[in-house]
Amino acid sequence: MDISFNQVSFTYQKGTPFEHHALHNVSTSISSGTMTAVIGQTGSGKSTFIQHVNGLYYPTEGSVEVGDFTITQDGLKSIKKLRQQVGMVFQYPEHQLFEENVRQELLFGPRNFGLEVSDSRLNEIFNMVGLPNEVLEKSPFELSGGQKRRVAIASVLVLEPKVLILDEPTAGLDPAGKQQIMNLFKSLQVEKQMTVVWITHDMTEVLTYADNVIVFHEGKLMGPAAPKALFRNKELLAQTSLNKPSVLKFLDELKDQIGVSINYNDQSAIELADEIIKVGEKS
Ligand SMILES: Nc1ncnc2c1ncn2[C@@H]1O[C@H](COP(=O)(O)OP(=O)(O)OP(=O)(O)O)[C@@H](O)[C@H]1O
Repeated sequence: MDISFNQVSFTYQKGTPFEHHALHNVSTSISSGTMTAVIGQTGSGKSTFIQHVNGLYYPTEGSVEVGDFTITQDGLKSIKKLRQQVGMVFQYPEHQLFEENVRQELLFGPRNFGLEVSDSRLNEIFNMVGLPNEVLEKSPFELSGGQKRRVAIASVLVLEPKVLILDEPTAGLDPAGKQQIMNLFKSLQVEKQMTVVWITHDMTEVLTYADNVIVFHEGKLMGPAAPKALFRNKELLAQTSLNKPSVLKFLDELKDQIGVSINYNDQSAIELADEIIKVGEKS
């Protein structure tokens, strides 16, 4: 499903002393079947932005289109249908598991939507997220952090969404766990043509998985851009001299501007630094 934001502004607690303008005139589009990373400093509006896609927030001004659904300040009538097609995984979703066993946890959403899910479908989803079938009968509280995260993701996938919205899905996982989860989203994009939009602070993730990047700064959009193009931006490049230590340092400094972290030993950062140097030498 294509997603488009048309001059969207959003104000928290409008008309109260706590009023806060979180999004300012945001216009952007995300094509169906792509993976888009949303980055920016803390408090820049990323979560507010993604929560408009499944109608958790309605724009104060402007409109959001998700496939054939249009969300305005008046909301939309078919919100339940929208939520079935736009799966949302919150930060640390494992804290929201509450059913007696994992099977019940997975069936909770479909029951809410009046949908039947066969055992074979449950098993298939379990395979997809890399969990053995016996976990279905366990209590969510018996599982490791990474397993719980997968259960939470499976409980969204069971509704067969066309769009997946994820708020820092790999936060707190070790590098192998991060990679497994991100590979899962990539395979959903490639095999099921799912549209994936995720918030991250990890540059390796952006460079490895994103087709596009949306950058937020104080509620305004700075992007979108292709990930490598973002880091090769001439204006940004002009701020550095073209040797590897200074390019790496420059990339490191970017984290303060765009909220993306970098590890000096990170292979993709080193490769990117090489590319930036090549581009810089040609220009
Ligand atoms: N319920 C609320 N009431 C008032 N202001 C809010 C509320 N929720 C968020 N804000 C403010 O809106 C701004 C954007 O918040 P948002 O959570 O979208 O940022 P974020 O980029 O996702 O941050 P983080 O990376 O820390 O999750 C912040 O300044 C935040 O303090």
